[in-house]
Amino acid sequence: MTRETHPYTTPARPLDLNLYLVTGEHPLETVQAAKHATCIQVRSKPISARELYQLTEAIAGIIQPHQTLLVDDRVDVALALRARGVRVDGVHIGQDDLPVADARALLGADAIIGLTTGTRQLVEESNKIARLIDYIGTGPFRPSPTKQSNRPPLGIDGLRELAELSAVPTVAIGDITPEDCPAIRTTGVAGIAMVRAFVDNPALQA
Ligand SMILES: Cc1ncc(COP(=O)(O)OP(=O)(O)O)c(N)n1
Ligand SMILES: Cc1nc(C(=O)O)sc1CCOP(=O)(O)O
Ligand SMILES: [Mg+2]
Repeated sequence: MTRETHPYTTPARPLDLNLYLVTGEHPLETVQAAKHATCIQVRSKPISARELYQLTEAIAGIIQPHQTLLVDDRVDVALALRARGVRVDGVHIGQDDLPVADARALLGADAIIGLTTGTRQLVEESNKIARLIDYIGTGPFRPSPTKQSNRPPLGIDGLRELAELSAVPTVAIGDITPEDCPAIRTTGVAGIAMVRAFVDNPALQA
């Protein structure tokens, strides 16, 4: 494998969070078929740093030009791949990952950083660092077997409340199906993220 010599920087273009794929089972096959997705997050649990690094590089090699590519949790993995010129646009970090300020300092101003929220308090806290993030996840819409969020489900009204409260774009997540999307889109969220729905139907255009 030849080592790239020019670090990758995320192009300055509008961030399209509209149809947000979070990888689950069969990640490569799902991404390959999800050509309509606007944003791809590489998420796999449990996984080693090396395996996530290799999976992310493989996905970076098959995504569409219009798609934004993010790594879940691991700022170091995103940093290492970007330094090699691999097309990784940023990260999605949770409340237990690196602090946002450190992630931003490491990744630079061009990178995309998403942050998990899901309660009024977490959104109010994210508003205080809105200059450092590009969007927030707001979930769970409904309880999800994919991830135990340990937060009360938001439902349509909860999504709307957090979308109105947030100073940055919001992405709905948590047990969302294509049938939910029309109602969710009325809440003011900037995007809808799904795991199982994409695994079950990678070509969905919800
Ligand atoms: C878009 C989006 N929203 C929320 C999450 C959850 O992230 P996190 O809290 O880091 O939990 P894990 O996904 O790491 O289990 C997400 N990944 N993406
Ligand atoms: C990764 C994730 N985060 C959530 C949150 O509430 O922050 S819910 C979730 C899992 C979403 O998977 P599915 O679409 O299969 O329900
Ligand atoms: Mg995470």
